[in-house]
Amino acid sequence: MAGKAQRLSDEERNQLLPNLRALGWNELEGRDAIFKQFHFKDFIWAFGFMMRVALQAQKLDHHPEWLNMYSKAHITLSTRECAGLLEWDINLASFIEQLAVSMT
Ligand SMILES: C[C@H](O)[C@H](O)[C@H]1CNC2=NC(N)=NC(=O)C2=N1
Repeated sequence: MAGKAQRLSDEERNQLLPNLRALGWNELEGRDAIFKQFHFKDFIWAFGFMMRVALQAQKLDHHPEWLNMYSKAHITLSTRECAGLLEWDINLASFIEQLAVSMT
């Protein structure tokens, strides 16, 4: 990852999180991370989605925590390095949203 790891400021949170909340991303309790469940037509759609997210994650050098069960993908975003939400998480969430819109 390029740049210095810095957690989002309160101001940035108040600006960015409501948008993500409106899209179905929720903050986890007891952990500074966001979470969303995606549901696809079947396994191959879910895995195709994950494959594309994986390529972008590698490009950004920022990786999701996720779980796949057949047609579902559950995704948690946080930055391990600083145990919290960073701009990188928001960027990855935006990419995931744009992709999911075209695949769900
Ligand atoms: C060495 C490498 O840059 C780090 O391990 C990166 C890779 N991807 C990462 N992804 C996430 N979500 N958090 C990190 O702290 C992180 N660190």
